[in-house]
Amino acid sequence: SEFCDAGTGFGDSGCVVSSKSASKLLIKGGTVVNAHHQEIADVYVEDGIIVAVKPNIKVGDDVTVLDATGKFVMPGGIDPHTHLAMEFMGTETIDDFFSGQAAALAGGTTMHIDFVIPVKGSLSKGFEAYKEKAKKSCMDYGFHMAITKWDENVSREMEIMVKEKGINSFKFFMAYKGALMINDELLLEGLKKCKSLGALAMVHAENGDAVFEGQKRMIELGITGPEGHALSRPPVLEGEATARAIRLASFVNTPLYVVHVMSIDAMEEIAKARKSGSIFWAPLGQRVIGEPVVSGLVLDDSGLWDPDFINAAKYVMSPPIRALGHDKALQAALSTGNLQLVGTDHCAFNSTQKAFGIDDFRKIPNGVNGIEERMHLVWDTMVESGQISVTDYVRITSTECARIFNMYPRKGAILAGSDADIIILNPNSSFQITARSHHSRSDTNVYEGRKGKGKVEVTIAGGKIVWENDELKAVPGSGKYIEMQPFSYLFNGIDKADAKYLSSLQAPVQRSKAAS
Ligand SMILES: NC(=O)NCCC(=O)O
Ligand SMILES: [Zn+2]
Ligand SMILES: [Zn+2]
Repeated sequence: SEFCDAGTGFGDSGCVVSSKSASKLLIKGGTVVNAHHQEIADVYVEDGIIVAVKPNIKVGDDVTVLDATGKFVMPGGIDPHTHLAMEFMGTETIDDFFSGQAAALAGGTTMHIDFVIPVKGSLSKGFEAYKEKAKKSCMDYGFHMAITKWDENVSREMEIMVKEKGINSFKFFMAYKGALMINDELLLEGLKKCKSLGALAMVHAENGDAVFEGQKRMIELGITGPEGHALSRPPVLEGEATARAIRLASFVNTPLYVVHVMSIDAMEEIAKARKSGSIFWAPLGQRVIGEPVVSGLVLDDSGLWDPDFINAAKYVMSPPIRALGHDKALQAALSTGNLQLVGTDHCAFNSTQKAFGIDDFRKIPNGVNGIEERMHLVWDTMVESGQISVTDYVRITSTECARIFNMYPRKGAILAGSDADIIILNPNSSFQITARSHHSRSDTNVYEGRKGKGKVEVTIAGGKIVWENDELKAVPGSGKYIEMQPFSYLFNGIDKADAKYLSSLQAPVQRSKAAS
């Protein structure tokens, strides 16, 4: 085929031989953007794979051609943090694996990683339950797994998840006392196990005991409305837990991923650790990843004070959306590299579900939407404002996630051999967000009324056009489960640092023996 001279890409995927039935696409004349490079080029796709990226590709009549002149052609977004069809706080999130993913595709996200919650403490039962929920998927997805208790069985099952099921990350909740919360002893066990498996430990960092105390304080003061949610769990509790998790990960010498970084307090702990490193065996900086989410980047806590309960309750999530100032500081941290990628924590509930907490903010299901809005809001807030480059946009919305979870360059890149998950964004077009027109099943939207520049005009998932002319063509069952291998780049050199640490202990061991 004439496309083969563009190089064979990575691995042995090489060029795909044309067949009449194969789906073939040519994206012509756009600015193709990867995390470290951009150029004007054409992108040719066959059978769901990018075959060639180079100028002036010629094709036959059987190929669908999209003109991307004046537009950006970028890897589809990868959302590292979602909760579809999750049972939580006495209900289930309103978006399942079809509606949530359809919303994602309409907003330019072509893959997400969802959190499996174990069933009655069983990781494998949880995994099977989520595989079942995900059968209706219309885009690719992967799984993280939550660890909510500790025993020999959990430890053994973690191994199975990593070695046989394609999971390479585990989340530990330091909050939600009496439900998902774990203590420091379990966190330590979990960190050690993650390290031995080459799996990434993730933390929801808030001091759950102190949150419980803060909630009692608010109720005693007679504060029962949504504003009580934020008042009961101030930034200091997020900063404390973030620092604790970072130090424990340093003690074990394993990488750490802090999910939904919402405050300056937490962000500064991450920045400090990345700069100064752990005690003495990783002097070049601790391997800590900080994930802000769109709500934390573009909203402030004023919505929680809306006298209309439903309007206020829709902003309840944990850690809470913070006071004005935290948003800008998190944006700055993203642009300087102190935070590395953007998620959504898409965990949508409708007004009826939020109303469970009408008399008591502790009963409002925690979570906000974002899976459809992330790519637009990050573009408008970060690129359109001049805070980051277009290449950085690709890095924080797609490539860095693919690298951290070991899927790069299959995902997160426009390269020959990569999956054809692609968006075409028109920087001169604009978007507007409303619950009336969004694709989530929720009847509210925390970004209601927001307008901005830069619109995802086309989304291509697995080589198929699924979003074009504001029309969605999502097909249930077309999404694939993406297995993620352990030992991502974050683990490079950890063994050497361990060896150095052990050798530094030889002298104290000798002294101790001599003294006894
Ligand atoms: N964040 C939130 O409020 N809901 C989802 C569960 C979690 O990520 O903590
Ligand atoms: Zn969380
Ligand atoms: Zn979450």
